[in-house]
Amino acid sequence: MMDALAAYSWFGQLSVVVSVVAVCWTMVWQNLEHIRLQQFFARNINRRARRLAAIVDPYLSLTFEEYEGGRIKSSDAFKEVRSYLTTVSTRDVRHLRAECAGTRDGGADKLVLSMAKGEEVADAFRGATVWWFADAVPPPRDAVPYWSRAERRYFRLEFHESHRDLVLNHYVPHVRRQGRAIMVQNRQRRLYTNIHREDYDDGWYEDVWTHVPFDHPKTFDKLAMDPAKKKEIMDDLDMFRNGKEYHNRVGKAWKRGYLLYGPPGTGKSTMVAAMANYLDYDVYDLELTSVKTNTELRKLLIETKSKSIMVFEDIDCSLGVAGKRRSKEEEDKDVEEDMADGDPRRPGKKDARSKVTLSGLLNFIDGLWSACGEERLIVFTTNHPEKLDPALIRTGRMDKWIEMSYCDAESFGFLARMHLDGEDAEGHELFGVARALLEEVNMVPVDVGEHLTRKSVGDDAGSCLARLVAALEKAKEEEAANKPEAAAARAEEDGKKGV
Ligand SMILES: Nc1ncnc2c1ncn2[C@@H]1O[C@H](COP(=O)(O)OP(=O)(O)OP(=O)(O)O)[C@@H](O)[C@H]1O
Ligand SMILES: [Mg+2]
Repeated sequence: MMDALAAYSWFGQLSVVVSVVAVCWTMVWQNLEHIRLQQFFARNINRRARRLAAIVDPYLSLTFEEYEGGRIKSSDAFKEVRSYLTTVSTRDVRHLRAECAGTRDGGADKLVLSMAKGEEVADAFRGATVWWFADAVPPPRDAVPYWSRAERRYFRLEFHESHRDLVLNHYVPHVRRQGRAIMVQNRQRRLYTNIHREDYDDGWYEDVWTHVPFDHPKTFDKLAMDPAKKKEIMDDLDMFRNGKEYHNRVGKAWKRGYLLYGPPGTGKSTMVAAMANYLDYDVYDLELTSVKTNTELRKLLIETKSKSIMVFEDIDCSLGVAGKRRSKEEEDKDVEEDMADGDPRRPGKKDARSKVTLSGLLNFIDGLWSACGEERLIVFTTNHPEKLDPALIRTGRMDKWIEMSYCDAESFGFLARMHLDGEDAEGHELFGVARALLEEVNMVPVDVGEHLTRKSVGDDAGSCLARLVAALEKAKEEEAANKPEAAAARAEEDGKKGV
């Protein structure tokens, strides 16, 4: 009994001592006037705690979240890691997650496999082993309507402390590079447009571009034009594609401007498709008349991705940019009106008239902002290059001019072989007649192609060529009738008749 009482009193005394020490420590801590001393204690305790933790658990982790900082769009790093892990995880993971990713060549959608939530996989890099974990957290409660209501996924990378430099400076960049390459391989190329979707215009919808899969079948080997000119263009595109080092060396933004000009139906738009297919790039078809302000134009530029062609079709018909530059006062007035419109993200809602100025467009193409992103072609198409402001088409903005012209003998041979495949079109007597007529008459490739297209099962090379010859003869007669000499002769004839 005495022992129990002694122990009880000893325990009581100990608790009193501990409490007094704790109270004193708290008082001292709270009353430490000298802030540096307080920081010194805090640092020391933290350091010791970290050292202790490193002994107990020497593994570090790095997290790649699907939506960084509450953004609506999923993060590039997350997507790259996910793609990279398809090469690692599918071997060893038991539970996979399947997502659709279109193939480049069209056809059925390809499934991209990644680790399902809760799965874990090991990877090796330069002798070090790292581990990837897939997990997810519920979406934020305050998610606005267009945020994804799905779980927010993340990948956690764990590695030994001794591999910190290797992982952060070499392994992670390697993973991102590889992931990007896989994404490029698997991606469905896209055709973007800036035509705005009114149904999403509630002020939250962030995408300024909408897109559809880009599946245009035209390639350079299906484009009728002078072979030397075609080769020159393809070489130029190759130089551009492989020009990263060159552009860095000379300090130029990695972009190039093409001006495609020629009469309607000579293949300007088709050339853009062939270029995109050749380079494996996305296409941004920018409808300038739908862009309300220079600010909106800049936003569109910022939202484009690398490895893309930005096309301005029929630039001579777009706004006032074809003519001369407008005065500074006029442009300033427009900008003031934009500000008065209120919403800078959807400017011009009240006024549908586009207020993009020539200087806005010039800056877009060759100003400071044009250097954001890389590997980008800018293409203008026009029927009237002479109408364009010289500033818009000077070198540096439009670096290469390509004339798309009427069908010549060579292009005709090419189109005949392509359209009348399987038949000896060149051996037909009308082939030479049509070729000779094309030397005299201007006809655009779209019309030549149309006449050479079989219209019924019974159509053969002869009937197609006969149709083309008839059309060429008719065009020749019309051309002759419209010549000034013919008009003068007609006027003289009419004068004699007293008409
Ligand atoms: N050089 C060509 N080679 C093969 N096909 C061509 C060529 N030019 C035109 N075509 C065919 O003609 C059609 C129209 O061509 P496209 O739309 O490219 O002409 P365009 O020059 O852009 O005309 P526009 O100035 O009216 O926009 C396309 O379907 C294309 O396949
Ligand atoms: Mg066109």
